[in-house]
Amino acid sequence: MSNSRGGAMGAGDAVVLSEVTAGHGRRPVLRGLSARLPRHGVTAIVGPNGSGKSTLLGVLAGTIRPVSGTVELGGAGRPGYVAQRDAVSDALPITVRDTVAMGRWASRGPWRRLTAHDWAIVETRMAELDVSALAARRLSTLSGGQRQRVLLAQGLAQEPGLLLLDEPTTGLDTASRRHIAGVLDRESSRGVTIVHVTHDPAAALRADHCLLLDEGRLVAQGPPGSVLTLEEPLISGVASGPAATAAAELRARR
Ligand SMILES: Nc1ncnc2c1ncn2[C@@H]1O[C@H](COP(=O)(O)OP(=O)(O)OP(=O)(O)O)[C@@H](O)[C@H]1O
Repeated sequence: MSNSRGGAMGAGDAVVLSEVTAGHGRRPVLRGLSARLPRHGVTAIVGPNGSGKSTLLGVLAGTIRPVSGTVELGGAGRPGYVAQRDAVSDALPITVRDTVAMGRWASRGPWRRLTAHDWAIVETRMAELDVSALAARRLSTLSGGQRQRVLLAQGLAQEPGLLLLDEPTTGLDTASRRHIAGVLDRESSRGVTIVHVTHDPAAALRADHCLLLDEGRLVAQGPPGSVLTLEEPLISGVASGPAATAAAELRARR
């Protein structure tokens, strides 16, 4: 486990962040954050509410521009981004198929007609996420779990080398969580770099690498088993035990 200080990008890196300060408007959320995300496997981003996890995902997606510092992306091309399902408006009068097809706009541009190849990808991704039967339904009529699968199908329709997901399984039942975990495992084994924000310790433990944020700073990164022992005292505020001591030391060092 280490506190990365950034540095040159290596062959095993998907992303290298060096001293990144970024936020919303003038208010910085991430402060001098340096981290490395491995190219192979799954990275989980964990930390208390408001610690800056979604903001970090926005920086990786390119929707939030850092005030200072650098973000280097490896050769994975434009990242695919799957927002929290609550972040998608209910008011959009579009169908499931059109929602997934929006994933192809990233490579075609919104004004070009989609090709037969694009539509084949849309149908394949809907089938993989088991939403083909919902294709003609409006997004606003779906349950939370159905909507989450549609948004994941949209992210995968982009065929990204780097897939960013904000709490993809929050609020879902066990079957839906397993389904999504299985899809992500398969994409990872196909070589896609997966980065997801999660509050689910089981999902974080299944990852290959873990970043722990607190108050906009990187507290630790490394194997999930080690990193997660530091998360609990940060969340509960319980000041006892070795993990709490380690967390307190890390806080004091900043
Ligand atoms: N669009 C926004 N405009 C202004 N401030 C924002 C915006 N989005 C988030 N923030 C603020 O930035 C800080 C970090 O929020 P962020 O959503 O990145 O945290 P998080 O770790 O993902 O939290 P959670 O676990 O609750 O989802 C919070 O103080 C939040 O209020």
